[in-house]
Parts: sequence; structure tokens; C-alpha cells
Amino acid sequence: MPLKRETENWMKMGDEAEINQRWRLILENFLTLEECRELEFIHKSCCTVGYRPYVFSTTLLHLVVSNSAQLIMPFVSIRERLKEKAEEFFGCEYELFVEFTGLISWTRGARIGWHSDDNRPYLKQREFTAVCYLNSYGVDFEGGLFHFQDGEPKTISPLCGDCVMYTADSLNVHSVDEVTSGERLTLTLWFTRDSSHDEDAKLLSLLSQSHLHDRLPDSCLPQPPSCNMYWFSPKDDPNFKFGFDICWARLHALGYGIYFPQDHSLSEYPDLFSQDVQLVRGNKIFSQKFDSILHALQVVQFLYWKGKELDSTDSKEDSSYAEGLSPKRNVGVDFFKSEFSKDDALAESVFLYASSDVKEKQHRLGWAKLAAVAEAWEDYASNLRRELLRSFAHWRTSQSIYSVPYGS
Ligand SMILES: O=C(O)CCC(=O)C(=O)O
Ligand SMILES: [Fe+2]
Repeated sequence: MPLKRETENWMKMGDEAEINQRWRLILENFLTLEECRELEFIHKSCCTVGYRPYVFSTTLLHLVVSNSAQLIMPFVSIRERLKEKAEEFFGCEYELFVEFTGLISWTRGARIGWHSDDNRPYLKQREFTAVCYLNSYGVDFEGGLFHFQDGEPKTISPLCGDCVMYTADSLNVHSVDEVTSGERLTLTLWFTRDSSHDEDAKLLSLLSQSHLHDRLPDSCLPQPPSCNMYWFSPKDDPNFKFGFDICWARLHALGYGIYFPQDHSLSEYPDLFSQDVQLVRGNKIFSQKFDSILHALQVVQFLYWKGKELDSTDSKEDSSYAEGLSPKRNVGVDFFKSEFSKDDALAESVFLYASSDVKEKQHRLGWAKLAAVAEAWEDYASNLRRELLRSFAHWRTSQSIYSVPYGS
């Protein structure tokens, strides 16, 4: 029987069931395509290594501590809608707190066996789970099907925009098949009744300590707390000897290399991570300097997200935005690459999804376009930062994070 029919049948049974028998809900098209794409942009420009092998995550707390607090704004209304839906469906209006919000991606090799989401003593506060799929099985990745051990539906094929909610206890033992290619991306939330695990309180406390009021737009430049969080290694590797830097690998998958123009005595990975950087593609180097590799990555991912919509600047002006790569700099590019990647094949097997197609599109966009996108990214980030500042004044008073209507 096709999954959709099963879901509808199950939903009907659910509607007739007693409130205390309500334990899972599937919401088709809960998020719009645009919401999914914005969250994808955030994840692909900010994610760090995750909690399991071949898993990458972007938490709201991480966005705040890496000076990208404005990027929590696109989550605010989605979080609110999900909490309302969970309270309504599970019959606990005004009782829930969000315990955790994160973007989580699984790449080739990631899987999870049968488990319930509260299955550790330190996870007992978790009552309900919401998983929103931000991309689609069979299109963006292979493998990664979700299964419930008992009851209907048995299997869920992730589809961009759909959401599954379930109780975090043993009524909903579930698993996810190994991802065999591509990158499977979700927005995952856990809800709790225990106010001591309220994510809002933690976020508000961090926001109060952060430099929210610094001058715009410089204040929007990402500042990573530590490069350790961006180093992917298949083994325990305190010295960055195996594996690769995630930011480098994502740029590499889109066809870019990196060059550091400053004093070359700072030539080791941990130091380079926060230095000014230039982007390289083919035999050209982009003249503009970025504040760090994270900044460069945010702009490139913005190009990937918004490039098509932005007015096309005439590509014949490209020569004023990029110059030829001299042999000396070319040596530098190779050297920096060897600091950021100890295993190109591994980096490619993790992130080189649909790559040739993406790379070709980027090439056609040209350097003038990238310059325009760097400015558009700055406008995007500053607007969100203003919105955050306006909202924060209200959040502080109510000690909760919510969509503040205009005019309040
Ligand atoms: O991504 C999913 O479909 C579920 C992931 C999961 O089970 C978990 O993170 O606990
Ligand atoms: Fe789970």
C-alpha cells in the first residue's frame, strides 16, 4: 500500500482515538520550500561535527556563540508553530518548553538503530520529538528511510517540508537506515515539560552576554569559538592529522579553493582558521578578502541559495573582480589545501553530492555575481540582526523566544 494512504488511514484512526492514545502524527508540507532552503543555507554555512560519526549539526546555541545569532531568526516562527502543534495534538496546551533545536545532517555511513529518544538517564526530560525533513529521499540522498518498530506508519520516506511528531518514550521505538549517498537534512526539536531544560532560557542568557549591540554590519561576521568543532576526523585526532575541515570541504565540493594573503608565519591550520582569506576557482583568485573561511563559506552558500534570484551583474566585468593566479600563489593554494584536508577522498565522499552540476552552475555565475552576492549576504545578515535586536527587547521581558509582531 502506498505510504500516503497508510498515513491517511492512520490519521483517521488517530482522530477517533482517546487523547492518551495519541502518540504520533505526520504533517505533510508543514514547512514551505523556501523555509527548507533557508535552513539548508544556514546548515551548510554553519554546521559543526555532530554527535555521531558522519553526522553534522547546527544548534541555536552554536549560532549564538559563533557570532551568527541573527541566524536564529528564521527558526523562531517555525519553532513556535511546532510547539503549538505538539501541544494541541498531545493535549498539553501551554505546558511545553523547547528542550533542543538543531539542524542535523547525515552523510554516507550515518545510521541509527532501534531506540527511543528518551533512552538515557540524562534524556528523561524529553517528552515529544518533532523531525522536519528539509530535503528528499531519492533526490538529495539515498538510504536514510525512517522506521517505527510497531504500528503505522511503518516506514517514512523523508520528503522536503514534511514533519513527523511522536512521543519520545518506548511507544515510539524507531530507527534510520544507513545513508548511502548525498546529505540527509532535518530540523529536529525535542519538547519537555521540565522548565529547567528550557532552551529559551539558555539562549537568552547567552544572547545577553554576546555582542549584539556592536556596530552593524561588521557585527554579523561569524567568529568560530574553536576550529576543533569544524574538524572532521574518523578517529580521535587532537592534532588535525587525519580527516578535513568541514568549511574547506564544503567550498571544495562547490569548486572553490582558498588562499591566505597575510603573513605566512601563521601557516598552520588552527591559526589559519580565523585569518582573512581569498577564494580561488580554476586559475583565478577573487580580489575581495573575507574575514575568515566561515565568512567566505556563508557568502558562497548564499550564492547557492539566492544566486538565481539576484539581479545578474554583467559577467564581462569579471576581470575587475578577479585576477590570474600567479605560480607563486598557486603553490600557496596547494599548501593551504594540505593544511585543511588530510584526506581529499574522504572529504569528497562525505560532501560531493550532485557536485558537477552544482559546480557548473557556480562557474556560470561568475565573479561579478559573487561580489554582488557578498553585498546581498551583508544586507540579509544586517536585516536579521536588526530584527533580532527588536525582538530581544521583548524576549528579555517575557523570558521566552517568540515571533514579536510589528508595532509591539
Ligand atoms: O532524522 C530522523 O528521521 C530521526 C533521527 C533520530 O531518530 C534521532 O536523532 O534520534
Ligand atoms: Fe530518534
